[in-house]
Amino acid sequence: MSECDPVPGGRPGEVERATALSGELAGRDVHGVVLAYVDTAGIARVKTVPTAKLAAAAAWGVGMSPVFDTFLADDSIVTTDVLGSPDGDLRLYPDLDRLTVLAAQPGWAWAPVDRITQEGVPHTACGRTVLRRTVAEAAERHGITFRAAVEIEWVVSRGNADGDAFVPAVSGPAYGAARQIGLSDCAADLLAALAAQGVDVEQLHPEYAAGQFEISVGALDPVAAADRSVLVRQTIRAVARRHGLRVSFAPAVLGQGVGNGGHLHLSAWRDGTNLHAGGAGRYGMTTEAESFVAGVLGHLPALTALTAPSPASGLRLRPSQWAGVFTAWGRETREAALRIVTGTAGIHDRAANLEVKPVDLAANPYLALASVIAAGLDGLVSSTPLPEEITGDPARLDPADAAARGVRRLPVSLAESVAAFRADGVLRTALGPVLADAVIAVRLGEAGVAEGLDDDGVAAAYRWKY
Ligand SMILES: NC(=O)CC[C@H](N)C(=O)O
Repeated sequence: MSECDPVPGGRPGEVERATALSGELAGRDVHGVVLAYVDTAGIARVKTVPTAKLAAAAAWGVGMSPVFDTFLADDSIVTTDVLGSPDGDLRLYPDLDRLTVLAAQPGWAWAPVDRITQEGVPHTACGRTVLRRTVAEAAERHGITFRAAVEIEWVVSRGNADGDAFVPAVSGPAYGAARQIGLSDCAADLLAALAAQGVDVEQLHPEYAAGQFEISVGALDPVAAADRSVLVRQTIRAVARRHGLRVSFAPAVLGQGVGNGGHLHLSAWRDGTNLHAGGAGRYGMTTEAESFVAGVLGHLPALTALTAPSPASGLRLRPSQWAGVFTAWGRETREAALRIVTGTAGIHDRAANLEVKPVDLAANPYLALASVIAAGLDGLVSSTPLPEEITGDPARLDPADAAARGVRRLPVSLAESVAAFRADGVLRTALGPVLADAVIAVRLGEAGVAEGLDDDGVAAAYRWKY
């Protein structure tokens, strides 16, 4: 075999394509390619190769230890029966369809990777593979496809702040013009960089908390949406750095106050038709969409093990902060965990979707989307009935009324979300036993790291990890 014949982990034709692409990249003064994936703790980890080695990476992959599957956010390591050992190696295979020249990192391109064993078999704990499999099974077994988007919230801190302090880079009221003006140049550079990278931005605005901003982007198929959320965060961080600013996507950077969410938007489609619009159910949902929403609702406590996975997630998941901490749904209700978005009259058929709010950016976006889809499909195939909607803030419901309606507070600790996840066969099956065990070990590991810390201590411990 020549050096560039593909091994089983590669895709046919990829080597020739990578060779052509590396020539193009070199012509654009791109010297290196960032190969990125997200670990169980939600940290984006990377390797890089010189542009000239892209074809070799497409043929053979690039080595990386599987031990990162059980890394914690502070880089300490926990173990499961299968994972956490210093032995073994995996190969990172770049997805050339997603190769992107990084506008805010001159000289660099970026690609998400699939993790494959040296024998050419998908790695059991590869989150991107799990999401791709979940989506493929939904199409094959149920004829359902999805469109998804991940909202991104972050705070901008002065880069020269003392030590690890968070010092908001801009001040002024929530959603205020003063904040937009304060970040004007950086935000304009961000929009330019994302446009150059082919990311269609819907909105960028100053959010509620000090120094906080939010960006929303167009919907894509779920794997592409998860890739995009990783790319957008890489870009936000790189643009901010060029302006001498520091950013954090951590669920909470302070012990008190509104946190950073990573809400998921998801719609299920059949034969090119959005199941969330034009149906006979509530707000135009079809019966299938109602059951899909009911499925997500029923699995929410266990889902938080995937969607709100950090001790810092608990600082964000508090009532009356728009984080959606009650098992309830409502139309455009910002305090319910599930918000039915219908879109403006005239575009219901395209815009209607389900927003899942108890999700933050410590979540691995591949695992969060895979598990939410698995939960929704469970509802859909079981024709689970969707209960009554709520209006207003569920925190204000009389406790007996809340209990009668099945409105419960989501887990307030990782121990509780892990207990719910352990008991949830649907989610554990979607992830597979090896990855499910890694999730449990990593969550309990993080809980151990945070043990004994007060809220400010937890916020400080995770402030600059995400
Ligand atoms: N605009 C919003 O919905 C705010 C969301 C909120 N910051 C959260 O943590 O989820």
